[in-house]
Amino acid sequence: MQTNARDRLITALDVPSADEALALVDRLGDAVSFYKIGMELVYGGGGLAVAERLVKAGKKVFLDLKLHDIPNTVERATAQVARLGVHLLTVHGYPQTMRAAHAGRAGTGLKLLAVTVMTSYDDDDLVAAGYAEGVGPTVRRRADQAKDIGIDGLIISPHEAAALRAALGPSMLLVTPGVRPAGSAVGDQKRVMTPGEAIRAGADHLVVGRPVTAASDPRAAAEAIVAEISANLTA
Ligand SMILES: O=c1ccn([C@@H]2O[C@H](COP(=O)(O)O)[C@@H](O)[C@H]2O)c(=O)[nH]1
Repeated sequence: MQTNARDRLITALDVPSADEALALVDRLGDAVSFYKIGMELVYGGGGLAVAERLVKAGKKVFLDLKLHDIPNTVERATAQVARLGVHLLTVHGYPQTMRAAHAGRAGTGLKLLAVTVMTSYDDDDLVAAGYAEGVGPTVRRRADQAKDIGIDGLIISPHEAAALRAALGPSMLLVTPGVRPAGSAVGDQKRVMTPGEAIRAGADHLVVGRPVTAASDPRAAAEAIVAEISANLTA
């Protein structure tokens, strides 16, 4: 996976329409090379067409659909996503789901990311959802299972990045939402770090939405994050 500073920032295009997405992409220009398209834009209408358009324009695209269903449905849906030519797709980090997605993308260039524990969750949220182990052990269990199945990467918070990098080695892609430049509103995220901290912890890609998309100058906000990434990359 590409590792220059600009390609390490994945900007979440969390807007409700294709028109707004394309206007934002236009505004961001060459400051952003990698976009994430998620549920809001897909369900709002036009998200998949925007994804294909961005791919044709030479941008990298991460489709954040967080697939989770019976194996037959996940396998067939993953095969359809692979036809779009996007680079990354999320599935939930359950073994049955990950195995099905792995089969569905066979023979394609699509890379799969397993969602371990959402970055809006802390230990109490996991207990409330019926998982008593807490964030650290749950992330680790799902990460190990993902690696065994042949999944390419993980959605984790920056807090888990250093331990997982040490445990899983350099080839597992570590992609971290829950990134906030110093002074930015944390909002509904619970396990957050700054861009520099996340990079130093070993993240390959940082997913950033509102700190860019809600900024008065989104391009300047993206450029500042890329500069912070660059300053924290080791040679
Ligand atoms: O655990 C997860 C998985 C996905 N996300 C997605 O990342 C972005 C983060 O947006 P911000 O505005 O920077 O909070 C958003 O699209 C989420 O759906 C995540 O945050 N955590």
